[in-house]
Amino acid sequence: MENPLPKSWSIHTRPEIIAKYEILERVGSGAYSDVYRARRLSDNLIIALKEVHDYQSAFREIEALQMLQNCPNIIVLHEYFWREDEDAVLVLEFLRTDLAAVIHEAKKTEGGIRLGEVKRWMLQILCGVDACHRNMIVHRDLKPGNLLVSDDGVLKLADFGQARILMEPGFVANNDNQQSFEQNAGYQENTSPTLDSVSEACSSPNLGFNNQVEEDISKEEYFRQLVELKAKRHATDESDKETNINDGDTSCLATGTISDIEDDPLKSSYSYEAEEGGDDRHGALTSCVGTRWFRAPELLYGSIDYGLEVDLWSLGCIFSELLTLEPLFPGISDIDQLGKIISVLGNLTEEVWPSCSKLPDYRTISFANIEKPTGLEACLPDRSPNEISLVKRLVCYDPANRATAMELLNDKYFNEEPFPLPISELHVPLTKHGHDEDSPGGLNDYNDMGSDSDFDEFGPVNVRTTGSGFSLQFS
Ligand SMILES: Nc1ncnc2c1ncn2[C@@H]1O[C@H](COP(=O)(O)OP(=O)(O)OP(=O)(O)O)[C@@H](O)[C@H]1O
Repeated sequence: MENPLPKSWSIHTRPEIIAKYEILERVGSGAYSDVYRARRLSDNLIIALKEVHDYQSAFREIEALQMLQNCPNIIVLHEYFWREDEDAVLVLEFLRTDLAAVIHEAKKTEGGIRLGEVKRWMLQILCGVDACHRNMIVHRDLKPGNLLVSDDGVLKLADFGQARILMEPGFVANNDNQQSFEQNAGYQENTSPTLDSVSEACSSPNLGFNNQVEEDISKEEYFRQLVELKAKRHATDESDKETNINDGDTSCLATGTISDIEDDPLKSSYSYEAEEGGDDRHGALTSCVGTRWFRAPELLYGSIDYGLEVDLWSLGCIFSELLTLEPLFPGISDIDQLGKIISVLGNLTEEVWPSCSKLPDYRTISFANIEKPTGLEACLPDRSPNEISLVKRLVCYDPANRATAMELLNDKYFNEEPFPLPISELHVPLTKHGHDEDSPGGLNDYNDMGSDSDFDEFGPVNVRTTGSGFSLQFS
């Protein structure tokens, strides 16, 4: 069947790429990239060529993947090409399908995903997330479609285009030989070095951990080191703001992205000033990351000072979806997303989340009082108390209360019957969600979830102007 996707030709004309790879077909495209299946001429290995059209996204993905290459649950980056004035091309291992396809396929099967399979998928995700977090890398776009799956059932975290390293590499003890990506990779020198040429510098496990140590350290030690590193990060941020990688994105208002605002029928009713959390603040993070259904409440409320915990929220949403085969919070806009979360978890107050009132958009947007939140139990009918409790430890308002990936890896849930199935017994779909003819939504199920333009969805809304701009009250 002819590939319905329009063709981008630039990669086909790059001599340094076609000298080494035969491009077979385009397999997908995202907000910033086109991805091709290709064959490495030297040994016939099938790989993926990811042509990234955005400088920052490519930079982030390469930098994060270089730090994570020792983890079996992170996509392998074989090499990359980067020349001035041209898109970066990442050479990645090719993984045919993803967890979205696993969930989609399970919907057609009586009984859904067997519990032993759910546990094995979760353990693999947790290993990948734990590796990221040990390296202080926040992925920021965890969702089933970004969890790629090999034919033999190995799951790998992919799409690090939104990832952010929450500290500068090189300032941790035992990491002396790790210099910055720019220095090592010849990033500014118009070269396209192979990973081999930089791997020496990046191979020493980061944060001073190595695999052996990873296995041995206790949870307390893990937290102690994380806390220490966070403190160092803050100290570094203060003393050397210039060294931070700036997000360069536009912060989104809690009620929607910038494009949402453009479409907003109420636009004339309020003023929007983007200076808070704008893109020129050194080291500030943007709240406008991640796919809405998996986006943590601190992001929806415009936080620009969040941490690794945003991934833990997404993880909870993914775990819930593996259990129920339905998205936990399928918001059709950012406001609806928050509304759905609040109707389940209850009102957002200082009691449940100390200092939540300091979130940038906390006072800008408010919801009618929820007398009786439905609770996560109602979203997880027929699930065991253990499963509900695990989801609750991730999907909770206060980021400080969210369980770490390492804590969950050690949870007894994964060590009791039914035991996690071996990887070889996982059911791996033959087709990818979105390439499956039966799928009405296809890729768009996760990638295009509508905009905020239709406020009618939420019933009456009161717009008030305030000293700082405006406030929206939804009832
Ligand atoms: N290594 C790979 N092997 C096979 N398919 C891949 C690989 N990497 C990405 N893809 C597919 O290519 C498409 C786009 O990839 P990806 O999500 O990484 O790009 P993106 O532009 O960062 O996307 P997004 O819009 O989700 O942020 C997806 O369908 C993905 O499954």
